[in-house]
Amino acid sequence: MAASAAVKVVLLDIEGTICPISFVKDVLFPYALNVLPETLETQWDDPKFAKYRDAFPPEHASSKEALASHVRDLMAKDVKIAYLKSLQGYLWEEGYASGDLKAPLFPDVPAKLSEWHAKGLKIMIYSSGSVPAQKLLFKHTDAEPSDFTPLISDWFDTVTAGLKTETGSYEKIAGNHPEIPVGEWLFLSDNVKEVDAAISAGMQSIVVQRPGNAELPSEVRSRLPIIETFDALDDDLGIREQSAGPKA
Ligand SMILES: CSCCC(=O)C(=O)COP(=O)(O)O
Ligand SMILES: [Mg+2]
Repeated sequence: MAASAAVKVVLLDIEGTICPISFVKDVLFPYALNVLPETLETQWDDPKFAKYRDAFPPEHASSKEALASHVRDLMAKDVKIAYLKSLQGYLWEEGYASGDLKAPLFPDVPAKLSEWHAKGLKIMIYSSGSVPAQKLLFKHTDAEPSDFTPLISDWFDTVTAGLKTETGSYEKIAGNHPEIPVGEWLFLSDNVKEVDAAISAGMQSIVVQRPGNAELPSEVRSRLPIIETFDALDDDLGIREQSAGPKA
């Protein structure tokens, strides 16, 4: 296999890659649902809330009850639609500000972010969570110091880049930084369809299999590189010799 180009950008997924899926499903989602009724009661006509409300299809934004019911339904199904993701980010703001919400990073993540940044690599984020929600999460982590936003060069979500399972989204992201050839990007994600899309766009990409993630089908193990921790990456951001799977 031909050697991969040196990596200049590490593009990171969030849920299931840098923090557990359970933080999103069992902490962030319930928090949003918990503060939703009071937010609807007290802020329905407040311009700072109305912009999130009005982004929903009119039939779901016609009343507080209709909106609450639709939001509950979408979250139960984990629908990653932009207007829900924007509202979630807004509902989490106070939780992060008060300290009730802190993002638990996998243990290898804080040191790797600092190491990559110190080496001059660019770190960028691409998540289905809205860019404001991404920034909240990286600003309020359980690490010490907790704020990683100064290490992040750029942020992408489904509004700015498109769906994460589509090749064109990765082409668009790389096109935002034309000074860096697409082959020098490394995308790390727990989602195989996202990894396939990034590879189709010409990026290097590795599946990240973390505790709490769904088991990977065996066909994935035979065709894609997989790591369980960022510590499995060598200085060139290929996979260290002892780790299983083909090199990225
Ligand atoms: C950054 S907001 C919290 C995570 C979230 O809502 C989400 O949908 C994460 O999806 P990802 O694309 O990071 O797997
Ligand atoms: Mg993910």
